[in-house]
Amino acid sequence: MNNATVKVENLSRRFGTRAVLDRLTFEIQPGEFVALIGKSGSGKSTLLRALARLDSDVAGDGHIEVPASLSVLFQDSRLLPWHNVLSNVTLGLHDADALNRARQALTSVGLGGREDAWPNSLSGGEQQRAALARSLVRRPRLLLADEPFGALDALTRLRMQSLLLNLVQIHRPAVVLVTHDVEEALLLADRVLLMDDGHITLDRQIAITHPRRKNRQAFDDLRDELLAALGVTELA
Ligand SMILES: Nc1ncnc2c1ncn2[C@@H]1O[C@H](COP(=O)(O)OP(=O)(O)OP(=O)(O)O)[C@@H](O)[C@H]1O
Repeated sequence: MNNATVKVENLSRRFGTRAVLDRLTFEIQPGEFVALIGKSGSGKSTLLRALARLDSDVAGDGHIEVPASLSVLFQDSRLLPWHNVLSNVTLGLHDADALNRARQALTSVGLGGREDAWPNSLSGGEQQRAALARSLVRRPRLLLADEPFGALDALTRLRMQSLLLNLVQIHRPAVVLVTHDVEEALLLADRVLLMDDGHITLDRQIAITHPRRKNRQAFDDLRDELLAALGVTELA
């Protein structure tokens, strides 16, 4: 039996006459971490929005199956400023255990003790950590993330990447991470999909064991392969 977490078949999305997604077909397995890379305008965010069911206009004879339990992380945290951190994390949850889980999730992202803080008193990195806690407390089978660390400084970004990887290894959702950053994709993902003009032009398993390190042969070879596929040749 096929128990894929995500099934996409023949998915197209047009804006006017232009097909931004063009008959995409792929599956994502339970617990698989997929990075979606591609040039600006290649359709990554459009695909993520379709998977998140935020776009009802994907159509034609296309078909998408995603689990009901999915969470979405964006580049900005989208915390509600009039709720404190804890209440942002528990928002919409009604089960008896939600408060406990939220406190645990906040501790696991390093925000234990900050439950009563207001979002605008947190740094950008802290806000993203709260957003990550809010996503994971729902125990999603699918985590969709669109450049979640894109607005963070380099050091915070590294910390967030390792936090995300640790948490994902514990909770094991399937993940789709849209990123511009080939190295981020290679540090985190089991599989990289490369989009070009609405098509998936490369579907690459990344078999390097964790913890992964830049400047190791296997890592650098894959980075060069992906950069070449993106049409980037490195500066000498
Ligand atoms: N609502 C819309 N109306 C018209 N065109 C759109 C709309 N949303 C996206 N597009 C177009 O679809 C194409 C793909 O956009 P998308 O945001 O998916 O690209 P992307 O790969 O995520 O790009 P980036 O890396 O720059 O974020 C772009 O050319 C964009 O202009």
